[in-house]
Amino acid sequence: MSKTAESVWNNCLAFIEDNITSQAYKTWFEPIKAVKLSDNALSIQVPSKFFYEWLEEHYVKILKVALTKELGATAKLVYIIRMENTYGNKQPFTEKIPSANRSNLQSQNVDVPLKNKSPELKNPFIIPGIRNVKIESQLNPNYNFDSFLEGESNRLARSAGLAVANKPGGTSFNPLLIFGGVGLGKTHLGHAIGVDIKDKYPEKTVLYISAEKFTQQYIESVKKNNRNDFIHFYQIIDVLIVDDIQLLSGKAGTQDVFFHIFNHLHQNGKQVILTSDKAPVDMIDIEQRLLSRFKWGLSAELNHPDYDTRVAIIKNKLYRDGVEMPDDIVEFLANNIKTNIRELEGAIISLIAHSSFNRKEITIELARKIVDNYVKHTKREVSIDYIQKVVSDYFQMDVDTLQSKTRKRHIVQARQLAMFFAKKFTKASLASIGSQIGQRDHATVLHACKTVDNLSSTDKQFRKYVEDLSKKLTL
Ligand SMILES: Nc1ncnc2c1ncn2[C@@H]1O[C@H](COP(=O)(O)OP(=O)(O)OP(=O)(O)O)[C@@H](O)[C@H]1O
Repeated sequence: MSKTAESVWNNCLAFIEDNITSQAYKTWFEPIKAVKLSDNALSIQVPSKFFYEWLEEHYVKILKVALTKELGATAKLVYIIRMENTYGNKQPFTEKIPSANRSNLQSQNVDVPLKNKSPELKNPFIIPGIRNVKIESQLNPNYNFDSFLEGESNRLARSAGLAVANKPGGTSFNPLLIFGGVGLGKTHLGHAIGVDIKDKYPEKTVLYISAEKFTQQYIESVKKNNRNDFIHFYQIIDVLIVDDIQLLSGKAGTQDVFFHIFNHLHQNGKQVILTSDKAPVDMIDIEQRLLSRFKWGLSAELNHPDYDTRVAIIKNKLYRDGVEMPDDIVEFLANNIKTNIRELEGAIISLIAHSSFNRKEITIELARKIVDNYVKHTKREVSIDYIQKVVSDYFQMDVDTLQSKTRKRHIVQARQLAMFFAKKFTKASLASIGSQIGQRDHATVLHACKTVDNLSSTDKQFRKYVEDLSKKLTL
């Protein structure tokens, strides 16, 4: 019997159903229709671009195995995306995309001197001792400058990133340290710089690595007794991008090895790009000599995006996903999710998913429901204003009194407690806490935190204040 699109797809489905959870199967595979089989390519129709991206991200492997079983090694999968235009009376339209069409950055060939012999570090940490190794840059090509929208909140960091990408190692922004709160685009920008450098200077060896992975690799190298290979590997990189560098905090061995690598790269005109959720002045348990190196180049902050930037980010995401949404819903999202771009994107994805699975229009009610989930989450990160309000209420004073310049003991203590909790419960820098709590400088905030620490271990009544307020703030 000759194969049809349907028979091939049914066999694939049987295989997939056996290998994933029934919920996932129901959600992601039942809505798919097999449409065509020609030249060993099976075309399947999926309900939306979001759906397609989800399949490609999570199920491409199993799809590949299933299809290869059915059609052999030359099997191809083509997605046909049915765009649901929920607004206006436009006809649905379709778009064809071959599987795994996302461009991947090429491997980079690097000549490594035949100096070290032990081939222990795996790709991307390959094997000094073998000539011409391939180093995967680990860059995500979707995180590029085009998709990183510019706004007041990121202008300095973005421009510095572009300058570095134009002339890696050749500007005074070395290292370039990008810092800012959760979900504000540090990782995206780090990748964008790397991607742009690979475009402009394909011969340069670029490596993106998280500080966590760097630490694991280092520990592994110590265990396997090839620390020198590890260092040597990093010293051949032209552009090193280390994400979440604050995670080196308290890890003396890793800091030491990073210090040597950093110095070598810097001295040889190689570019280092670091990201962190804190400004250097707020990093704790990082050695002074390393901190002072972080401050050598430029520290550029990513702030919370303003309203216009949030709207632009939402519209851009919708455009890329091929989805339309009325302006009042876009504005509603931008007005309600303000402090974390990842959450903003999450809300958009949930909205699209809801409307695409349930074949429902995206309405303001649906948006409100979804935003509630996100805003609940964001509430966990309390604001400095909220902390000041809770502390002032607790001590029965108003916020202006708490912020005032008075030296009266109980007011000073209330102010110090507000600073202490702002440090504890927010990601704001000491400087920013100081400026929001009565225009004080960062040294005053630091002093306040230490005083609260000391008093809570020596003064019972004061400890009670700390405990009560802690409870109130974490409710
Ligand atoms: N300016 C921007 N334009 C478009 N998208 C953005 C922008 N900034 C951030 N994003 C998107 O927001 C999401 C979160 O960004 P990213 O992961 O880079 O944040 P982060 O600061 O590294 O977060 P974390 O602190 O959790 O490591 C990503 O999907 C990113 O593409």
